[in-house]
Amino acid sequence: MITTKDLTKVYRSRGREITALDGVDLHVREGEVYGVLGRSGAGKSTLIRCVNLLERPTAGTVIVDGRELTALAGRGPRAGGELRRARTRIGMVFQHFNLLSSRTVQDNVELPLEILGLSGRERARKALDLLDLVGLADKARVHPAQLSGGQKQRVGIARALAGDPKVLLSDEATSALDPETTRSVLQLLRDLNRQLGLTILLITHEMDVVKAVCDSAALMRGGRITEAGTVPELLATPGSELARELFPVGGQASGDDRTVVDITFHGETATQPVISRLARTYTIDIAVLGAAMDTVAGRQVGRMRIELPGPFEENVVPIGYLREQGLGIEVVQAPGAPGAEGTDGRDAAPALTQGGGR
Ligand SMILES: Nc1ncnc2c1ncn2[C@@H]1O[C@H](COP(=O)(O)OP(=O)(O)OP(=O)(O)O)[C@@H](O)[C@H]1O
Repeated sequence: MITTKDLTKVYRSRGREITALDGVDLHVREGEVYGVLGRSGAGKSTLIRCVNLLERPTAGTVIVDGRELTALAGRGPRAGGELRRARTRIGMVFQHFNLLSSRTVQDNVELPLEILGLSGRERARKALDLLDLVGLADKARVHPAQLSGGQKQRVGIARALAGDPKVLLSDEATSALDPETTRSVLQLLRDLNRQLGLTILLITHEMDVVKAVCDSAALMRGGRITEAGTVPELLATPGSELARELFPVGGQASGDDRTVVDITFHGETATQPVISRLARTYTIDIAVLGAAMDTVAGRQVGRMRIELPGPFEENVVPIGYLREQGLGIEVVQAPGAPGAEGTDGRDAAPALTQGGGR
């Protein structure tokens, strides 16, 4: 539904060049909720603004629902009109809602319908239907100042849906909201995704947002996508930074001569008594250093950090056994392993979640 190829954006300001996007290839499938994560300055906002061409990319292509928007943007005097029409199929929700304070809630939702040229009666009917959909049918006549943050964002979402978009772009839609309101707005986005088959591309700096609603996620750093995939794929990828952030397990080894392994259980493997079988089969003592169960993207997932006695070479076979069971295995401390320097993962990667708000 959304594809970018080699998308590049270079800002020029005061004689300096800043490469905000450095060859981004993004693939968002129809009907999925796709989260882009990254620290402040990674290029997330630039990416989302380039997807609907609010920002003109320096190079590369953007294709949304089969239309190459980057080609529309560059073709003569009529191109602007074509691009505007294509954009009506792309809704956008903003962190600070961007509602007009002088207009009522209903008039805010009607605004894009006026631009589309609908009659007064059609506009009113559509706006009231949309307000009903987001649970605000009784607030049509009030002004935004009389609404809570969560209600304002619901109006923002209703307005974004006015052009019957197939794609919704969300730029930190919940980062100005408290946790409870965040949950209800995320639930609304999830419901709209399911009911309307809406494809949602959202940017966020909060892992909890990804956990709650995303089918797929990508991590950005320095204008590039460094990891991407469905959430289950990421969780099953050894060394995935996103998986570690999504689902951290702690626990320190009890000595330098121990092998420490992180195991990810999902799907059927979550219910198998793997650890007791491992201990029995190889007659080894296994210490559990940390463990957690959680629901990620609607699926039950478990993670466990275990310690095996002895250096890596003594544990090659048990680790092979764990891999054969279809578990996600990441060796985080492996004394004696070839190239063992740097395999000590006890220093967890720094959190993504610092200073992401704007
Ligand atoms: N209009 C602009 N002019 C010049 N530089 C810009 C402009 N917009 C963004 N940048 C720069 O591009 C880089 C990426 O910024 P962007 O806002 O896309 O990051 P971000 O990941 O969304 O960060 P945040 O989470 O803080 O919003 C940063 O170095 C930023 O300073």
